Amino acid sequence: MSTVPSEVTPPLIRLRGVSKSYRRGDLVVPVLEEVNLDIETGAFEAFMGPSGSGKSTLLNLISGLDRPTTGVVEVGGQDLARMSDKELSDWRAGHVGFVFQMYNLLPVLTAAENVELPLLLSPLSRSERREHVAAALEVVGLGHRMKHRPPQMSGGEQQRVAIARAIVTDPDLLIADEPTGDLDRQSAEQVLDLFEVLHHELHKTLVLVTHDPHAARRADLVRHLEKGLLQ
Ligand SMILES: Nc1ncnc2c1ncn2[C@@H]1O[C@H](COP(=O)(O)OP(=O)(O)OP(=O)(O)O)[C@@H](O)[C@H]1O
Repeated sequence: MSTVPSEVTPPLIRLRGVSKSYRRGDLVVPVLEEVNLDIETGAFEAFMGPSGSGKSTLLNLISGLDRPTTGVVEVGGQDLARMSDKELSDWRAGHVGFVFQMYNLLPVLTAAENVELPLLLSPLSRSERREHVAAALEVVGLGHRMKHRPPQMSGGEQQRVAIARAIVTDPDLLIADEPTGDLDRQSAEQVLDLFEVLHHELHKTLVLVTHDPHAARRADLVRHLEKGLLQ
């Protein structure tokens, strides 16, 4: 009889022998080499490393935005290579929220309209969408700024709107690429406090790439990339 407990949960993200190279004209440029990595459900992990070491490339693979050149990436127990582009984008829409350094908000839309964007393709009614948007903006402490547009908000507030947009679909996994890179220390700390709430209270799995040691310190595990190799 097997002694392996049947209820063992597989890691949310599992990479085996993952390499990624880009083509530049006739040149093939290797970026990631033979990366093996497990990220458990509920983890809070940070990736650090010099510029060009492959951190964003790795995030793109983890979040199913890109596919490896060789190796296996499993997300939520599914082999990404076996998923069609449509299956993959459906998986991302339901499971992954993204936060970027430059917030990527649409300046002509209000905070609420920006947060609503990921819900527009969902089957939710207008009033249900409004409820979800209000709840997400409450979580980030901006319930009172629903009608403000990004140019009327500070960088820290804009990043919190971006976080509300990332969580409005209630994803399991939050991917953040340099989320504090453009913020002053106080705003950065507010964003990091918010990540801790999302992790500890809402049980999100969080993976962030950062050059900021203050940000990395908040994670449960810090991993280092050097020239495409996971240390
Ligand atoms: N689409 C692409 N086509 C060609 N080369 C690329 C592409 N994306 C990334 N690269 C190259 O891959 C290498 C790693 O890039 P990546 O953005 O993953 O690094 P990074 O560690 O996130 O860097 P940074 O800290 O500066 O954001 C770089 O040399 C970059 O120029």
